[in-house]
Amino acid sequence: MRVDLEDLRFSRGSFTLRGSGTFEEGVHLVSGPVGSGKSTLALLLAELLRPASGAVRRHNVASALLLLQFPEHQITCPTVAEEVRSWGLSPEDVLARADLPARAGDDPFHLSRGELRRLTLACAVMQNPDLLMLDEPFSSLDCTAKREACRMIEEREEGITIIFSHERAVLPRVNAVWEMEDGVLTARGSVPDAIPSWRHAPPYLAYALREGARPENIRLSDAREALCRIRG
Ligand SMILES: Nc1ncnc2c1ncn2[C@@H]1O[C@H](COP(=O)(O)OP(=O)(O)OP(=O)(O)O)[C@@H](O)[C@H]1O
Repeated sequence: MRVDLEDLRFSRGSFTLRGSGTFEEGVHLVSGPVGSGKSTLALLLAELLRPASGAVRRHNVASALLLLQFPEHQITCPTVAEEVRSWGLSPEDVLARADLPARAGDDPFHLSRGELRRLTLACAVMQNPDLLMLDEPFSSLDCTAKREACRMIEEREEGITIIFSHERAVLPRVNAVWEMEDGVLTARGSVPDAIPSWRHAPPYLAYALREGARPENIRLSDAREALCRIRG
C-alpha cells in the first residue's frame, strides 16, 4: 500500500503547490505554517482537487477518507447517534471512544467545536480506512483532548495516516515528517533521522537538538527522554 505524488503541480491565483514523493504505510506528519498549502495538498491527495499537472497515484489502497479541517462541514444527520450510524459505526462504541457518553440524542451542532472534532476523529479512526488523511485534527482541542487524539492516531496499526497540521506542542509518534513551505512540499524522511533536518521543528525538539540530545520521535516526551539520557 502506498501513495505516490508524481511531480504534482496545482495553481490557484498567485498560489502554486508543488510536490513529489511517496507516502508509505505508517503515520506521516505534513507540517507547515498557516497558508502554506497543507489543506490544498490534502484535497489533492483526496482527489477532491485536480492537479494542473503530475498525478496522485494510489497503490493497493482500497478505501480513503479525508477528515476536513472544519468538522461541521462533514456533518449530515440531525442527531449524534444518527451521525455515527451514517459512518457505519455503533454509537455506543464511538461515543465511549470520543468521551461523549450522554450526547447520543443531541443535535451535532449543539456540541462544541472541540467535541465535534473528537466525534469525527473517533468515527474516522474507527472506520479504519486504508488511507486516512486528517486536516488539522488537533485544532479546537485542549491539551488533554489533543493527547487523546494522538493516542487514537497512534493506535492505528495498519494503513497510511497523513496528518496535515501546524500544531507544534502536542504531537503523536510518527514514522515520517514532511514540510510544506510556500506551497513547496519537502520530504524530511523517516523519524528519527528526519528530526535534525526538520526546519520548523517544535521548540522542544530544537532545544533538545541544540543540547546534543537525539530524540527517538517527535513528541515532547521523546525530547524529554533524550535530554534525560545525556544528562544522566
Ligand atoms: N478556495 C480558495 N480560493 C482561493 N484561495 C484559496 C482557497 N483556499 C485556500 N486558498 C489560498 O491558498 C493558499 C494555501 O491555503 P491552504 O488552505 O492550503 O493552507 P494551509 O497550510 O492549509 O493553511 P492553514 O494552516 O491555515 O489550514 C493560501 O494562500 C490560501 O489563502
